[in-house]
Amino acid sequence: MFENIDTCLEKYIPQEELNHVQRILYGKKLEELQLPESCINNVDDVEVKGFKFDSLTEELREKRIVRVGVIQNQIVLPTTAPLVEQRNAIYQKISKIISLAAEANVNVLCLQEAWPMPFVFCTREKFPWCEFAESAETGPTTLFLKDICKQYNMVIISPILERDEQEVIWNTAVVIDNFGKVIGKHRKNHIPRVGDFNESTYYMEGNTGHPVFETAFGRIAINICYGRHHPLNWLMFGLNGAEIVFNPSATIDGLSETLWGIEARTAAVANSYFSCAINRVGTEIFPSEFTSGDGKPAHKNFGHFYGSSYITAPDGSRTPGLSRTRDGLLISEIDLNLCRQVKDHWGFQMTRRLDLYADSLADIVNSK
Ligand SMILES: NC(=O)NCCC(=O)O
Repeated sequence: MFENIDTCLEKYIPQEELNHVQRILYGKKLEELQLPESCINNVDDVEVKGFKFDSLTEELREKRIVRVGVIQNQIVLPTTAPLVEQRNAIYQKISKIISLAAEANVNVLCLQEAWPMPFVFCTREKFPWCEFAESAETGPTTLFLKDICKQYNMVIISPILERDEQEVIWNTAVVIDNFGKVIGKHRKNHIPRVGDFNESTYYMEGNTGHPVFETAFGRIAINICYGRHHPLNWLMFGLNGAEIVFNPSATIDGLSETLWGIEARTAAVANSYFSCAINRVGTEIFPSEFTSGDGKPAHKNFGHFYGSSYITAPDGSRTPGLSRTRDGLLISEIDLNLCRQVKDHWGFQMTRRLDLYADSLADIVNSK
């Protein structure tokens, strides 16, 4: 299987031309982070990469250096295994990858969308899959992560399928701070109705707006998966003060791979914040056949989740992507001051004429 666009470019383009290609495609060259050997060559064969984004040294503000991490992973057991075993096996795998992140001094870490479960929404079957839905505050996944956050002094964003006290189901990212306290949650605003992503069968449109969470390591927000196709969603997190926006996702090659490198990256540029795009990896096969409503034969295989997680800075420079096929941990050392530096340079926040668009949008919305 095709492994990765970056390794392909490196393999075939001579160094001098490669420098130009990378400069034009990816922006400013990033320094590689020196990570512990035990982290890079880990026993679990997790791909670990780290990069450092450059920033100016200011006279009146100290740098605000933070290490951000994102994890992409395959599920562990077949989707036919007992649910609790499936979930525990994922917990076990992720706890090992989080310990690698801790070795690399990661401060804020985000996991992929619906990370403790297979991506079941293609099936349209309620049972047994709705059983994976759990409380954001007291469910097993949050309890599992709280201790880890405390142990490693790490903020973790945990995207889960949430079941609230009224038994309403949501697609939610839970934010747990570095003391192990749940400081809030965000529920996915935009629900896909495309291909096999039949997600409205399972959970409701989010009702949390565009929250930004103040943490010890910066102001963070989460734009869950399909929300990345909606520029206004990205915009609102920026207007509310986000310095880093995570985009935990689950998407497949036949559908979105050409858009993947563009959307989170342009959001970082347009809104002068860091964006972190995370996609799951692997091919998930389900016990019952399902159709895509496109006349093609019924199938049990959702397609290939192509990983390729990457991080972009507000100046548009970006890391290479993680592999399309392997579990991975991508780390970036960033200076949050870069957000303001880019705003001062480009002036997008002063030239964007929100008033003009607010009136036009109101006219369109009200003309129904
Ligand atoms: N999980 C999810 O929202 N997937 C939708 C597919 C896409 O947006 O690429």
